[in-house]
Amino acid sequence: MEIFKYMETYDYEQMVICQDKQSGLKAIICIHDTTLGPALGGTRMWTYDSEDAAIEDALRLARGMTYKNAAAGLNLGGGKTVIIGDPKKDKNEEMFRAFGRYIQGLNGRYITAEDVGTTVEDMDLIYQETPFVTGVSPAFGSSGNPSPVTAYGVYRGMKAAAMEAFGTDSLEGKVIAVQGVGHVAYTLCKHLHEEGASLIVTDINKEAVQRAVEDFGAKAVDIDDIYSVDCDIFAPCALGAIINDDTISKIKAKVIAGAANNQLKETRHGDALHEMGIVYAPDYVINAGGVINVADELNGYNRERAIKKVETIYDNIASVIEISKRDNIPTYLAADRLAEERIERMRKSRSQFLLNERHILSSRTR
Ligand SMILES: NC(=O)C1=CN([C@@H]2O[C@H](COP(=O)(O)OP(=O)(O)OC[C@H]3O[C@@H](n4cnc5c(N)ncnc54)[C@H](O)[C@@H]3O)[C@@H](O)[C@H]2O)C=CC1
Ligand SMILES: CC(C)CC(=O)C(=O)O
Repeated sequence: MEIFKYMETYDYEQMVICQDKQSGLKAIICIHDTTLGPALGGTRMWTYDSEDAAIEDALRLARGMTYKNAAAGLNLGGGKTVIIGDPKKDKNEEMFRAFGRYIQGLNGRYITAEDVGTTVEDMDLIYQETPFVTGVSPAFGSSGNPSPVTAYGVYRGMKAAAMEAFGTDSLEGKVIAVQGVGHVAYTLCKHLHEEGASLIVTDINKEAVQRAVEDFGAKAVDIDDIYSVDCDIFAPCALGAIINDDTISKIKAKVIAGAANNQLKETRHGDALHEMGIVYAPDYVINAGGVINVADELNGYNRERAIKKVETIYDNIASVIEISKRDNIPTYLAADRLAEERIERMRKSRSQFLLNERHILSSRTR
């Protein structure tokens, strides 16, 4: 992969390759843009097919965080880490402590949290080495696992998208196909079940499927069948790039609203959804609940305040749909414009000079 060319194309700031032989740590920290503030984004641990695949994932996810944090109204930039390894077999205490020291070395330019393959326990280990980590145990005064809050935000955003497609935001009686029933989707299914929706689920993890079948009366289908099932709403809650050339024509849902990051393989797939009349709730707008929740830790965590902000995801999805209709553009593009315009406005307003303690002139003003 031509890393500098890619970074230049999308204007990335920094990539840090971290290696620790003793613990087996192989991590890529990627900082996309810090115009709005320090880059906040989770750490994913995954078995990648190649180093290039891991680097590309880190880059794509970091950029997604810039847009997510901007669209959510947070004063935070975008970054992400991927750790190459199997989260079931390759983790150890030294690995997360070593990773914590790398984060500390960035001196606050990057703040981490959970993502696929990492847990609150891992964040607690990182916290031994650096304060620049969120989603740490409530015992430390932090917010803990962000997944249930992400799920609540997705639920709220799904209702806003349903309002557009069905003229009501009630999900009672709706058939909802959920891809992946991991941390976020399990709680999402709980909300949907409680509202009276019927669930169809799939997962590569058979136990996760069984749990959803038992707890919510969900119907289980094979991995590849989830796209083509008869349903009202499709909720991708596993990994990215699942809306692609192979899957898009199979989708029967009128709404796509789920937690997974980077759902569109390419932007042209978002254009296609628009042409097909499918209401697509842009991934980084609808799944911002987790980051809104962990970001609240930076002000001294207050759950009530965090949840109130997460509820605005309903309005954010509604605004994106409004812009999409007004300008006849796909929803992903409407969301991108909202985020980019905010970053641009802040970039300009920051150009006003402000003397601070570290400035070369500061000694003259003491
Ligand atoms: N945890 C959080 O707070 C947030 C998560 N997200 C995104 O939401 C998605 C889900 O996150 P989590 O629930 O935390 O992860 P998770 O790892 O707990 O759940 C993902 C589930 O998807 C399953 N899966 C993987 N590949 C699959 C496939 N090809 N078909 C069907 N199932 C498959 C896994 O077995 C797992 O059960 C990820 O894309 C993540 O980046 C986004 C924002 C916040
Ligand atoms: C705290 C995490 C949930 C943030 C993140 O990495 C994400 O939203 O994808």
